[in-house]
Amino acid sequence: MGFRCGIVGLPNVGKSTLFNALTETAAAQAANYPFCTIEPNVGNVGVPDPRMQQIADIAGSQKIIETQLGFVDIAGLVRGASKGEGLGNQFLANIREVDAIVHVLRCFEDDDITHVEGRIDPVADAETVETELMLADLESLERRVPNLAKKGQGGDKDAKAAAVALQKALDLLREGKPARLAVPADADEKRHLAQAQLLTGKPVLYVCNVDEGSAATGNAFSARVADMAKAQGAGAVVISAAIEAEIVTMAPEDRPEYLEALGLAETGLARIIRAGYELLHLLTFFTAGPKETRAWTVEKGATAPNAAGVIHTDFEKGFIRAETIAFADFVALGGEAKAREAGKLRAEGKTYVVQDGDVMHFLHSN
Ligand SMILES: Nc1ncnc2c1ncn2[C@@H]1O[C@H](COP(=O)(O)OP(=O)(O)OP(=O)(O)O)[C@@H](O)[C@H]1O
Repeated sequence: MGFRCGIVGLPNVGKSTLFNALTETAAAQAANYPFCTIEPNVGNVGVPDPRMQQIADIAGSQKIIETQLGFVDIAGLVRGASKGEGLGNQFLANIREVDAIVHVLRCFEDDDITHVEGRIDPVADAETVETELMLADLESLERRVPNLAKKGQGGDKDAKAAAVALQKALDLLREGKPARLAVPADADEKRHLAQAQLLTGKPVLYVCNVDEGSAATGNAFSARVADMAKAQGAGAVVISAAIEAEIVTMAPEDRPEYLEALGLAETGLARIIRAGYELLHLLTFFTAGPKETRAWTVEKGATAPNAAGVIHTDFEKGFIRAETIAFADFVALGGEAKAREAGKLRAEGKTYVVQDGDVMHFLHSN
């Protein structure tokens, strides 16, 4: 399974409009993607990357296949969700399964579209949602930490370590702060915090859904969200879901002109997809040949065999070495053969840590 971002937000803030635009994009792309599956509430979309065209031109590839990121529409958040109101429990279970949270905030005024709390205040909305998630985490840790501590006293070292790590998150939650602010002392604590799947432990991207006229510049509401995001170390993107919904209905060749007229360099969806990708600490490596130029995703810190395993588990098992060219060298020298001549094709072994943009060819015994 690939990486997934869950789209959350209060009712009527523009989640479905945004998700539909994303899945329309996915559906339009689907013909090009052999492994693209679209479930009702999940859309896998290609991650736009301008480097691919450059590689494909040099390698003479017939096709370009982008790497994908999943988006899940998580409906049903209202105040009281942590107590099971609305679709409460289902909602929380769905969030637990995603890798990052895309939090849509209503930053547009429209008297015809009811706001669930009766006023436009994206910062207060963000707090409402975060409070529900914090309450759910608090409740779960109030139960789990004493249990783990008890097991630890009984001699279970792993439980003892988990109790120490999760106590940090619990202390923060008791102060009304999200678990993602917990600072693990070492890799082991980090692992325990990640395994706990805390709702407020996941990275957050705020999406400010503004009126059509403010898509290029943002507005006073989105400026307040940007300040809040900065203070939290979270990401923030300004889009207009109304524009995105419009764009996906247009022929691809008509889109650039429309975007330009609005003062936009690219679609908001492209920015959200990329920001989601960054949020998850992912990086891209490429494979290139006459058939296709293809982008693949690994987590930062992945080794060459890990990367081989993304393509095929057999490649990881039988990994021998990875012929690797940095993207800049591949482009500057004009492809694999010339990079090899210039001594820029490196034979990397099992411990090599993959760098973003590496063009790789795996040699394996399977
Ligand atoms: N940027 C925008 N400017 C103006 N209207 C918008 C904008 N974004 C969304 N809307 C409109 O707001 C309404 C609510 O949007 P949408 O149904 O996507 O919200 P939602 O968050 O999915 O709601 P729910 O959780 O209740 O399903 C729709 O009528 C939509 O067209």
